[in-house]
Amino acid sequence: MLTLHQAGFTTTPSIAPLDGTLRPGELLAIVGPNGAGKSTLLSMLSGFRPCEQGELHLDGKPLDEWPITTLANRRALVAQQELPGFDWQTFELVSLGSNPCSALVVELLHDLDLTHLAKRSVLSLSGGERQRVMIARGVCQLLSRRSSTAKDGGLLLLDEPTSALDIGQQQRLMRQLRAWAERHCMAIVCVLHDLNLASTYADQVWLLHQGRRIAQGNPAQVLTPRRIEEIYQVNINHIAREDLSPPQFLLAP
Ligand SMILES: Nc1ncnc2c1ncn2[C@@H]1O[C@H](COP(=O)(O)OP(=O)(O)OP(=O)(O)O)[C@@H](O)[C@H]1O
Repeated sequence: MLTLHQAGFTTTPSIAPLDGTLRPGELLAIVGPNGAGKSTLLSMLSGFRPCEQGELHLDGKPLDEWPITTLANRRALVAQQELPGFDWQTFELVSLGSNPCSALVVELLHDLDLTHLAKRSVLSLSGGERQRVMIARGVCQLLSRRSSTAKDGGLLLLDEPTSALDIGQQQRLMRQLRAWAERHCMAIVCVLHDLNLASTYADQVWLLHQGRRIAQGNPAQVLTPRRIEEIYQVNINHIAREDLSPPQFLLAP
């Protein structure tokens, strides 16, 4: 479980102090305009940039007190447009940093529609294929290093994981994230620009603006038409469905 107690950054780029809890099995979407501080917040949640005020705990222990190798068993970060540094084959790259577990790699490649690319050089992959490989690698890190006594699947942090994906792959990935969250009791944080994906798949949404979280709650509470129009400076058509499905948004012409 991830808990924030007035955690933030005082130096630039700053993040105003925030509280929050992310439980095993939950999917949190962080949304907000360009430059709002989403990647900065993700670097704080991952421990790469330790918080400068307040406290951030993973499983009840301050994040900066975790030995780095133990932390790698419990949280994985897939950064924006991460590039492989070497000409690995897809299968090798997904296995990197994990305890050897071919069955798991085979399963993850299948889950992300990558089986046919297992022996391909990652440098030859398209942007969307490579993005899915990097996500598979992050999940493999968590699941292959999971101790037999761990009660949950750890914390997966993804920065714009759908940015290079076509709409079919976006839907497959988001469904797969939900499946991993449920099957492995994994807590997942996703930075997303697509508000419809956040609305459809997230349990909670944090809306950031100018380094400040201005709304949090379930998608219907946070993603209100008036708030979106104001923060993003857009005109939208809002689709609220009678069956209580999450709200969806269209850009007005
Ligand atoms: N090292 C830095 N020094 C000064 N400002 C920075 C630094 N790194 C980031 N910033 C600024 O901090 C703000 C937040 O950046 P961040 O990358 O977190 O935004 P973001 O919400 O992820 O944006 P995007 O949607 O464009 O990816 C931006 O205005 C950015 O220019």
